[in-house]
Amino acid sequence: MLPQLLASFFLFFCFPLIFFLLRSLTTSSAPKTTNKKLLPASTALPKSYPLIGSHLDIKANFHRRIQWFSDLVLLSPTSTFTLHRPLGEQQIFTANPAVVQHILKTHFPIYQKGPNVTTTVTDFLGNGIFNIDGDAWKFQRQIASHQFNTKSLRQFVEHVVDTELNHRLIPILATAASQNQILDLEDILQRFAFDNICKIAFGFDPHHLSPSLEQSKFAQAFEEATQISSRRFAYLLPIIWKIQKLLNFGSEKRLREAVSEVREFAKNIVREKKRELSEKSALESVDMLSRFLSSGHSDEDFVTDIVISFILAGKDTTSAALTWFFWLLWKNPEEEEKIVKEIRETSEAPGYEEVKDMVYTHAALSESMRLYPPVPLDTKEAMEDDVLPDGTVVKKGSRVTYHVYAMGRSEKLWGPDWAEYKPERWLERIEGEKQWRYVGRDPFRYPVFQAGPRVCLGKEMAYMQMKRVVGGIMRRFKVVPAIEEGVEPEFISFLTAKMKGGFPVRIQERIQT
Ligand code: HEM
Repeated sequence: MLPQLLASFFLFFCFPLIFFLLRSLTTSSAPKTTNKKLLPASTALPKSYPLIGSHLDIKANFHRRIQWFSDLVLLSPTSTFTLHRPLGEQQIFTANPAVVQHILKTHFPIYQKGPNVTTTVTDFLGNGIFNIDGDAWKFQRQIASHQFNTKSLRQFVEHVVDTELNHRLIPILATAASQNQILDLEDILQRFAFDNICKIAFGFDPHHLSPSLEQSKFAQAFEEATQISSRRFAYLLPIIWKIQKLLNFGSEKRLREAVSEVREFAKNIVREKKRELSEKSALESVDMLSRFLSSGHSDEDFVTDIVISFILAGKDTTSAALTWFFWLLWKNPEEEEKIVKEIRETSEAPGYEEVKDMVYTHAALSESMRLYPPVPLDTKEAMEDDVLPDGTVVKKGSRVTYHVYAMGRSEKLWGPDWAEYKPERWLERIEGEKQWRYVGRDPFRYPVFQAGPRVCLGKEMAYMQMKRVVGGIMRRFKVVPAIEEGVEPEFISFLTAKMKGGFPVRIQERIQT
C-alpha cells in the first residue's frame, strides 16, 4: 500500500512541478533539424506538443513501432527523421547509408552506447560487451575475438553444431513428422542456438533442446528480462520506471526476479568453470569464459555480465533469422528448390570448407535478413554536438538510431523490386562456369551485423551455424507453416526480433526426386 501511495503522491504533485521547470529548458534548447522542412506537408508526421513531444503518437503506435518508424524514415527525402520525445529530447532515425557510416565509423568516438541506453538495460546486461564503451569495451572485444578465429569456427561447425543437429534437432523433427505434430519452430531454434552458444563460449551444455521441450525457468526469466528492459525505453519519462524500481512494484518487481534467476544461472556456469580451471592445469579446449577468467579479471559479477551478453548474442539472433527464413521459403517455393539443389550437391556431413562454399544458401540468408533483420534498430548517443552528412543537426545527448529494417525496405537502396525475395541480388555467375559467386554489399547500406569498429563479432559464426542448420533440416524435411492462409505473421522486437506468438509449423519428410 505504502509504495502505491508514494507513487501517487509523486505522480500528482511532483510531476507537474518538474514539467513546469523543464519546459523552459526544453523550449530554449531544442535542436534544429533540416529535414523537417523537406518533408511534404501531406505526410502523416507525428504531432508534437510542448513537454510531451510526440508521446501520444509514440504510445498509439507502440505495438507496431518498428514499422511506424520505418514508414516515417522512408517518407523523408533525406531518409533521416527527427522524433520529438518528451521533455525536449530528440531521437534521430536514419536509413541513409552516409549517415550510418558517419555514426558507426568516421565519427565513431562521438556516437557511443551512452548513458541513456546503458542505464536502461544495465540491470539486465550489467557491464557486458553490449552495454559498455571505451577501454572496458575494447578489453572485452579483444579477449572475445579469439573465439571467432578459423580454428574455433571449424570446431564449432564440425562438432558443436553437427552434434546438436544430428543428435537433438533432427530426431525431434523426425518424431514431429511421423506424428503430424505442430511445433513452435522459433522456440526450437532458440533452444538449439542457446545450447550452441553455451557449448562454444562457455564449454557447458545446458541441454535445452530435448524431446520433452520443457519450459525452463531460466529461459522464461531471460525472455521476461529482455522484454521488460526493452519496454523501459517506451516510458513517457524514465523516472517512472526508476521510481517503480525503487519501490519494487509492477513490472520492475518482476524484472528484479527475472534478472536474479538469469544471474543465478550464469553465475553457476562461471563457478563451475572456475572449479574446472582450478582442478586442471591445462584444459583440452580453451573456451571464451576460460580466457576471461585467466586474464586476471575473475570478479564473479563482471564475468557473469559477459556470460549474459553472450547468451543474448547467440540465442536470439540466428533463431530469429532462421524463423523468418523458413517463412520466406514457404512463400517462395522456387527459391526453396534452388537451396535444396545446393544442399544435395554437398555431402551429408559437410565440413567447414563445404559449409563455407554454400553460396546460394548464404545469399538466401542475407536476403531474408534484409527483409527481417534480427536486430532491426540500433541506437547510439551523441557525446558532443554534431552535424550529420545530410545536414541534420545533432545536439549532445541526442539519440541517433539507424533503422536496419527500414533500410532493407528502401526503394532507393534496393530498387523498385525491394519487396521481392531474390537471393540472386547477392550473386553473380562466375564467368564461363555454372557456379555462383557471392557478392557482399557495403555494410553501411546493409548494417544487419552493424559495421565499423563494433561490427558483430559473431557474423561468420552465425552464417556457418545457419547454413549448417538449413542444410541439415532441408535435406530431409519440408517446413510447412501451420498458419491460416492469408495471415502474415507479425514482426516484433524486444532488443532482438521475434515472430509474434512463435512460428507454428508442421514437418514433412521431403520426397527424394
Ligand atoms: C544472424 C545473427 C546475428 C546478427 C544479425 C547479429 C547482429 C549484431 C549487431 C547488430 C550487433 C551490434 C549490437 C550493438 O552494438 O548494439 C552485434 C554485436 C555483437 N555480436 Fe552479433 N549478431 C548475430 C549473431 C551473433 C552470434 C552468433 C554471436 C556469437 C556469440 C554474436 C556476437 C556478437 C558480439 C560479441 C557483439 C558485440 C560487438 C561489440 O560491441 O564490439 N553475434 N551483432
